[in-house]
Amino acid sequence: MTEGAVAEGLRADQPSRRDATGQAAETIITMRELSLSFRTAEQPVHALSEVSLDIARGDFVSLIGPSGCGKTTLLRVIADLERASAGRITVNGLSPEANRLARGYGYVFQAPALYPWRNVERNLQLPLEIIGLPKEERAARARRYLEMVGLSGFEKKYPWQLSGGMQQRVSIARALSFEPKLLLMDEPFGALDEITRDKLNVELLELWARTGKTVVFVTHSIPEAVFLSTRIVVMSPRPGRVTRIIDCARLPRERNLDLRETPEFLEIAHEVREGLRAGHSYD
Ligand SMILES: Nc1ncnc2c1ncn2[C@@H]1O[C@H](COP(=O)(O)OP(=O)(O)OP(=O)(O)O)[C@@H](O)[C@H]1O
Repeated sequence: MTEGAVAEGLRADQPSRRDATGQAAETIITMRELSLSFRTAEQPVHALSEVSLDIARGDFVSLIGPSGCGKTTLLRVIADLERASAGRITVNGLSPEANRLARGYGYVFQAPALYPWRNVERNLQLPLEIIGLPKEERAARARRYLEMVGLSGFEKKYPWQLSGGMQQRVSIARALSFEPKLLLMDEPFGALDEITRDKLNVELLELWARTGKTVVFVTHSIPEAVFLSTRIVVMSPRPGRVTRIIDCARLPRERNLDLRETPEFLEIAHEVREGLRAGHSYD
């Protein structure tokens, strides 16, 4: 990548984003020169280096980069599960800690992390119990969000009675049940077979369109990133830096799997691949 292209990709004051109605969308995550080093018994591990990024309301942003480049770490910084060593970040206009305490996000992990001794609805209700929601409200939310992920009728099943894809749908419903504006998803479909993954990609896009959530999504898969995203953030090998931000506005907002055969899709996939390659040349 040329220096100019790098500078363009890294520009922090990216042009204002537009929502589906063409209005300038509000920025809900702002990061400026975020760096993070993990202290270890040996050398410190420099996981992130000077990451600057704005994410607008309603965006679907994928973080893509080689294994160990800091994608999960960046997601965890947004979630206040890690603290940056330097730089600034606000989420929903708050510090990550204040946003976490205000339950400002839902988090979906790579593994569904369901309790085997609780049935589906009781798994979904557990965090709602912890935050003290009344029983009727918990039941209503469990019903609403299980329906949203296509699992009505499975309330009484136990996790081991469900396929991997269904378990992951339960964990998405659980993240939604807090009713956050922001959904953080760490390779939620990475462990699933390709057919199930395709299906869940389509379902996730429908859910995103219906709910207007802002999504930050970690993936290793170029086709998955292109299919889902409004923007793709390409990261370099460790320490993770943003090497390119690719806008997917060329693709329609309503998407089906046939899109993957179109020249526009293949062109963006090529740009992502080039971005990943350029990141490596920094080593
Ligand atoms: N708690 C920790 N202590 C020390 N090093 C850590 C810690 N957490 C992560 N790391 C290191 O920081 C780097 C970034 O890790 P991270 O999990 O964010 O990468 P990633 O891009 O999400 O990787 P993958 O795609 O393989 O999941 C890695 O080298 C990892 O080993």
